[in-house]
Amino acid sequence: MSNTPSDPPPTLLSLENYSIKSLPRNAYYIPSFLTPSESTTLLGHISKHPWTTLTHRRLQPHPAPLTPSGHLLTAKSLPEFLVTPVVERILSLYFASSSPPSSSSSSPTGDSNESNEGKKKEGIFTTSPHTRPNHVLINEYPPGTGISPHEDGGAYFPVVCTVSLGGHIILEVTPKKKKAHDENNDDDDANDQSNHTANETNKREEEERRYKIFQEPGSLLITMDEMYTQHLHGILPVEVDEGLDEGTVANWGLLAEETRGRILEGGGRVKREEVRISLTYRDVLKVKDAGKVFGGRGLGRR
Ligand SMILES: O=C(O)CCC(=O)C(=O)O
Ligand SMILES: [Fe+2]
Repeated sequence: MSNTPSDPPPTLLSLENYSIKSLPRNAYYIPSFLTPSESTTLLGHISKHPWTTLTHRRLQPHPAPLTPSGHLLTAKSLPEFLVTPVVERILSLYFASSSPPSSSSSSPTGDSNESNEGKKKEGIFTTSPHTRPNHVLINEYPPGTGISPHEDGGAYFPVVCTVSLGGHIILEVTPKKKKAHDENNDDDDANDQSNHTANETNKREEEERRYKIFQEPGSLLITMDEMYTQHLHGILPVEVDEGLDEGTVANWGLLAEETRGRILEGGGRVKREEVRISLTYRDVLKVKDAGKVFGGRGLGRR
């Protein structure tokens, strides 16, 4: 894949520059991760591959679907069109501070390679079992479709890199429910009264801890750590996204000026005009070479 001179690859900064600071740690949003021509080329490749059709959506698992027990059982590696440029660019991202911030209060650092001298710079897959994504799930969302709140679970190393193509989308992130103690148990004593009040407070706090992440076409969203393990994510099945502003969109400050203008012009409402396609890059923990499993000669993998 080549870039024309008018469409140079993006200059990427260290990850701290893309941190969504209003979210629990850690999430990073990189606008214009892919150029328009790279996005068009990628969409062209995707359109040539077969889709698995669900009730409201279609998807493509590459290089293969996971088994029910969460294994990647294949001798194939990711097809080249999903590796270049996306995986290469993901692997080129690094933390200037040598590791992901351990506290959301840690301050962003510049791009100097000099920090933490002697320590190797860490990327997002440095400590994952295969040190790179080995699986991509492609999802297609026509306007009006979404995905229910869910967590991605234990089959993957807890890092997700999502590339968005086509239209925009809003990812809704909510904390996993704490144990619903006493919720259906409104008996008559003073304890229950205080439990009830505590539940109301919990509910209100949970409402306040809902987050919207606006994903522009060509962007990359990285969620990891507590964002992966302690939260659910989903997409509302609506044709118009509403209630968008500086206070509700967690990555507002990282959006393109033009996008913010469009949202403001619409009074916080944005119509989904185009089909949005997402590519979620992850490292599946358990990989087995199907050739070896079935007694043949393994072909190895990337
Ligand atoms: O399309 C997205 O952005 C989310 C997809 C997703 O949550 C998943 O594939 O698990
Ligand atoms: Fe998911």
